[in-house]
Amino acid sequence: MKLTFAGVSAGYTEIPAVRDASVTLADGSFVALVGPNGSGKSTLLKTVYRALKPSAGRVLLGSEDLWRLPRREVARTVGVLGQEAPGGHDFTVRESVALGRYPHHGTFARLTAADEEIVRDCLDRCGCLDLAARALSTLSGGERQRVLLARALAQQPKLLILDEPTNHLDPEHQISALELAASLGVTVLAALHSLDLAAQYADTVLVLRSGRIHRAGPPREVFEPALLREVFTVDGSVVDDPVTGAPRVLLRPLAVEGP
Ligand SMILES: Nc1ncnc2c1ncn2[C@@H]1O[C@H](COP(=O)(O)OP(=O)(O)OP(=O)(O)O)[C@@H](O)[C@H]1O
Repeated sequence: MKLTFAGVSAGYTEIPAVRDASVTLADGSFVALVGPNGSGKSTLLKTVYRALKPSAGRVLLGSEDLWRLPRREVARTVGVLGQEAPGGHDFTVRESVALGRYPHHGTFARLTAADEEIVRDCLDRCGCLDLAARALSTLSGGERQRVLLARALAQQPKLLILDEPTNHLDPEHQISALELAASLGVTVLAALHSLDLAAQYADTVLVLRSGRIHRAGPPREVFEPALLREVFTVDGSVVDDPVTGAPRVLLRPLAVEGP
């Protein structure tokens, strides 16, 4: 599913946290949204999963204005791993993941055997099968994050929005979560703090700075030393992974310029 931001501004006060964002994400692309703390990543994502209405501009799902589409149609199309827990903390893991099926049926419909199989498969792919009967409130941060991903996958979305999908995960699960997202073949928009993971998995990187899209392009081009210094206040460079050939980002403390 193609996603377009057309002059989008959004925020919480009269001063927008995101200003005049315009970019198109091609169908099937994996786009990493990066930027310093407070640069507007979560705010931009919220305009896609309808948690925050743009104060100006439009968000287009394909060619349709996402904010004019029926809520259920958006829920069927857009899968979200946000910062909030799905359902309540009283839900079991299986019930939380099953919530991902309801946009396809309605909240009060019984899940079919096919739905139950999709839920089981998503639990399995996210390494959550052995957690299925546990209450969500009893999980560790990383376990909970894997359940959130399983629920987003259970929606079988055409567009997957991931807000910091790896921040609680151990190295194995950071890699498996992003491998899984990349393998779906759907459009992925993921806010990531790790520039290294962004470089490895994204075909396009969007750099947000002070609420504006500062740069967009392939990781090798975007993560040049000058940008790393200017936007992230670190020294760094892109190298080729000797095993996979993927771009990797090495970061170092900013060297202090001599007098
Ligand atoms: N609910 C809110 N009410 C008021 N201001 C908010 C709210 N949420 C975020 N902001 C402000 O909006 C700006 C952008 O925040 P946002 O959460 O989009 O940044 P971010 O790039 O996702 O940051 P981080 O990397 O720290 O998660 C920040 O200045 C933040 O303080």
